[in-house]
Amino acid sequence: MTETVREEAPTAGKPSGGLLEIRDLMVVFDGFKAINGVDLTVGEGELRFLIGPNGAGKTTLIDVITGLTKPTSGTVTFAGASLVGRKEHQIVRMGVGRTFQTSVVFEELSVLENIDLAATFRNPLVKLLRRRRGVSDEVAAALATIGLEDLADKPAGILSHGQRQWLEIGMLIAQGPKLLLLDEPVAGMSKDERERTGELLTEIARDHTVIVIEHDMEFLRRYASTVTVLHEGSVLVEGDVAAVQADPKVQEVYLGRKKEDAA
Ligand SMILES: Nc1ncnc2c1ncn2[C@@H]1O[C@H](COP(=O)(O)OP(=O)(O)OP(=O)(O)O)[C@@H](O)[C@H]1O
Repeated sequence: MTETVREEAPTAGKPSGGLLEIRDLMVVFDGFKAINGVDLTVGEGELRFLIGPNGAGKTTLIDVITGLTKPTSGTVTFAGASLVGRKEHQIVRMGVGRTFQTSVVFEELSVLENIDLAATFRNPLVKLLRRRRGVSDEVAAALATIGLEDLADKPAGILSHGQRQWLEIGMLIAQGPKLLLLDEPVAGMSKDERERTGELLTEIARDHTVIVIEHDMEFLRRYASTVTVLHEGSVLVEGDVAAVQADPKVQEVYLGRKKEDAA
């Protein structure tokens, strides 16, 4: 029942309510409030950036959305359904996909096989019944989106760092998510690779909702519209990138550490 993903292609930059709605979220680890009363609404079709200093709670927030960490209290609603208490694989099947800071590609498998395997994960039964020969539409589309067609048959182990990140994004797309959560997708990338990734994210956001954790201020300035700043487990500020950068609270807790970036 879950294959159709892109029924609607919302206009970029025109969110239509909350695809993801988080209310009064708390995550407490041994008395430490890693998330402390977060409210967050991300509308369908948004490309939302999540920033904040180390330990602000960004990864914990993504962990809660994807079912890896159980919240202490609060609600997480995706497309009208609660995610709290669901298992990770159920949340993937509901249409939420994420990348991790550490790579999850199989090095011996080809680029194409990695994408195919990822696509199979979301809808194993459908794939099994179809017993297709050749490449399914969603796998071909994912491969084209990430621009690695020329390397389709090469083992993933030979990919550069940037290409590997794109492959992981392709693997996510092939699972047909509505919401993609990307954890520092341009970390360690060259300038050209960052640019290519920015274009890729912009393209993906045309028919997906995307939340990106990112530290790179230049990247944010170029590709972000709405930015949410987390600090000590709470939302400090939210707004467009220019307003967020100009906010004294943000400069103090976040940009203040990187004056050269904030200029
Ligand atoms: N499983 C855990 N047990 C105890 N404390 C944790 C756990 N996971 C995270 N924390 C703590 O919660 C806080 C938030 O961590 P989190 O990784 O979410 O921050 P972050 O904003 O993603 O930081 P970074 O930019 O460094 O990745 C940190 O102080 C971290 O040490």
